[in-house]
Amino acid sequence: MPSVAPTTHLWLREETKPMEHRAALSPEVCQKLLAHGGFEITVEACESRIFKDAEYADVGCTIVPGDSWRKAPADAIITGLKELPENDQTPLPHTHIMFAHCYKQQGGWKDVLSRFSNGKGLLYDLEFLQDDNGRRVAAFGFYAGFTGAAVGVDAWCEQQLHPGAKYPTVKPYPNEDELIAAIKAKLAAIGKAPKVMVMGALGRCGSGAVSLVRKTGIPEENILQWDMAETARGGPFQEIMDVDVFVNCIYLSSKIPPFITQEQIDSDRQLSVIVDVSCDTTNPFNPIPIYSVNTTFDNALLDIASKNPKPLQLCSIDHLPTMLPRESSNQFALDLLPTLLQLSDRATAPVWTRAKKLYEDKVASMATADSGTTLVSVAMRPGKQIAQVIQQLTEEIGKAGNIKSRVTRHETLTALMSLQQRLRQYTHLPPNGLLLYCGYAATGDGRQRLVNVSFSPPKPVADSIYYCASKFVLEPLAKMLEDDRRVGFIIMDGKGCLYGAVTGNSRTVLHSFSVSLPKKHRRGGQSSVRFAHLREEKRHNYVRKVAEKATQLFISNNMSNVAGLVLAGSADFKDVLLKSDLFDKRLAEKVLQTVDVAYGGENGFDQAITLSRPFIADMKLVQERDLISGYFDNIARDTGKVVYGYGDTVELLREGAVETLIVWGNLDIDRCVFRSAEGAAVERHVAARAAPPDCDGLELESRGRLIEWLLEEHRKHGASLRLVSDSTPEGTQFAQGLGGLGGMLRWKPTRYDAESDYDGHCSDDSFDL
Ligand SMILES: NC(=O)c1ccc[n+]([C@@H]2O[C@H](COP(=O)([O-])OP(=O)(O)OC[C@H]3O[C@@H](n4cnc5c(N)ncnc54)[C@H](O)[C@@H]3O)[C@@H](O)[C@H]2O)c1
Ligand SMILES: N[C@@H](CCCCN[C@@H](CCC(=O)O)C(=O)O)C(=O)O
Repeated sequence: MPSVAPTTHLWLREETKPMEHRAALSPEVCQKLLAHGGFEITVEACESRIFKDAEYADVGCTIVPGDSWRKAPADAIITGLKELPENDQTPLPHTHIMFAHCYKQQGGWKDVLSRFSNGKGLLYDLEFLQDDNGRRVAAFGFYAGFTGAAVGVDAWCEQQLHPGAKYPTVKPYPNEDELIAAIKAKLAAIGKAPKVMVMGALGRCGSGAVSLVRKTGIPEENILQWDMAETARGGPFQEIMDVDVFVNCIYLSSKIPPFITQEQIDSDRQLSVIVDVSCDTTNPFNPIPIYSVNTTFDNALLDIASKNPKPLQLCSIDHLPTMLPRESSNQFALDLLPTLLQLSDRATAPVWTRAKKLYEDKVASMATADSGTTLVSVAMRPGKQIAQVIQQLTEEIGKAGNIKSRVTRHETLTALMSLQQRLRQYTHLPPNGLLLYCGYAATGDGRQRLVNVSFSPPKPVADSIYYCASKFVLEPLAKMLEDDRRVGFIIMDGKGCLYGAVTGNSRTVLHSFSVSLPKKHRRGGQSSVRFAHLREEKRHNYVRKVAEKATQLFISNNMSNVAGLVLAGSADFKDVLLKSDLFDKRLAEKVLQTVDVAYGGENGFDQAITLSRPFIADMKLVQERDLISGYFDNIARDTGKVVYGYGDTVELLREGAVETLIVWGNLDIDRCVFRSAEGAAVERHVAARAAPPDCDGLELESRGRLIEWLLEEHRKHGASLRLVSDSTPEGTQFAQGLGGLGGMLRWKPTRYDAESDYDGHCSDDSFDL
């Protein structure tokens, strides 16, 4: 019987990176593969792809819904270009062909790689599919350099034509002629040409960049082409400062001295635009160590902080060729075709076996690679000199260069430099001093994120500190947030005793125990005197136990550790305790009041807090309860001057209607922003770590914690923000019943009926931003 060759099943997945329009397989290449035989091709429907679904269907591909690759048959080879959907750490059981950017210890590399190994899948990384001479079989480099240089020259033109204006969103072009014509027109309007340096000019990206610059008519004498020979002496290079536009296109494979330093940027320079096509943003050896994020097509330029007032803008878009999606995809897919045709022999074809071996080596390297994290904390007390701390950070940067582990060194350097950059933005130290925190911190979903925050705290910073450790040093902050007072509570009734404490906005149960005391009435057979004696003895022992435990809990270092004490109970026990000699005198002196409560245990504790209001009204916990009670009271009275639900609260905040924004401190909700084809933004809210919601097929543009956004946003709309805990019954009801977000309003909105649209779940309200 003739043997039937097994079919290779390619599954072209939908690209989910915002504004990605390219495809790893073009319809033309699919047609060729199918005509060759031995291939089956499934294509996920995708609106943003430059090739229409119908073009694939017409050549014989099967069209399936987008994002369905997870359920693809086990033998399907999932093919794509850019990263898989974010916020997903699920194991990957399939074989994938893609650019994964996780073989050079880029930020989060282990998270990416371990998804494949955990799922027993396999990664064939497109960047490392090489022929027998070590040359890549397919690459986007030429178009990356071409489009990157286009952004660079165009940004320079915009700086001349509209100084200080925001650089417009970069749109894809139907073909390169239109792109060149657009730039030529701007250059003609300016009447002079910039000086451009292309670094790595002999490579794919470099030659693309040089080609673009020439095609725009910039004269040859304005184009500096550098490669290995010119940089052999080691950076930094003053020559870069002397051009207008610097386009970096090198392939970074080992440690090299930086091309550019902050000191140069602060000094006299011609340079006003950098395009880092290489985009080794999170690589430990990034030779342009003055930024730490990738930019995007709608926010293409980053303003680089500099003491020199001349602007310096940097582009670090990591999928530039999508600006010319048709040309770049067609060329890439055709280059890849001969290698794809060898897929049926991938167990022996060298190009595939090498890629598999590399993947296995990289997976094995995860076990020994350093994973130390470096988090930098700086506290500056009032009066501290900013320049002095910047100098100290410069010294630390020098020392960090000697850290042995590449990853730790890179993370430390990034944190220190980002902090320096942040500090330079302050012209003077705020009256209470400053707290600064920076470093790659775990986000809780198995990933890492560069945290870079600075703020002036509500009370003066007590001591200046500098710490570089595996944790942020939060003590200075925690101390400030701590209420200076701690009030103790003893809730005692005939069934048992509970000890609690209220500090700041926290209410803590310290200890509790139950007791079984004889009732007052006489039990059968016992003499009444003996019974009374027994009963008294048991009550006495109970009071003794309560008193002893109180000493243990509320006396430390021979003195009371509470600012006041409240004795509460449903019977006369509390009074007995107060008068008893057994009760420590140092504690008796601290008793603020005794209160009658209807219950024992935690309910009694809550009631005691309420009844002690005159004594503890200034404590955060009480203020928090009052705030939330007032909020609920407004709901009960239907005043219309409150709002709840994520969508409504955010919308009314934007309108300036929210006077007090109430946010539960543990609000675990993400804010997803989608972009419509017309450019309008639509916002949705989902539980953190949940899959992104479907927003009528719109592209997800960004996702982040709602609370982080609110902490910044409320200021713009004149709202005061109150962070509340769930440590009171009211707080629990607010967090669990109303989702933890709401607001007190300045006026009653006409078109909202706050009660009618709340459904107790994450709101999926959407609106134009
Ligand atoms: N941003 C994007 O959209 C995008 C797209 C494609 C590629 N890239 C990145 O661009 C980089 C280059 O890719 P490529 O395909 O052009 O590589 P390539 O190997 O074709 O070219 C790299 C060039 O850099 C030169 N070079 C290396 N080290 C140098 C140094 N220290 N000084 C001067 N020149 C040096 C090499 O000699 C070579 O000519 C890669 O890191 C790639 O990931 C980015
Ligand atoms: N140099 C960086 C990656 C930069 C982003 C490259 N993206 C390119 C990849 C294409 C190519 O290399 O041919 C893209 O076009 O999206 C790293 O190595 O981590």
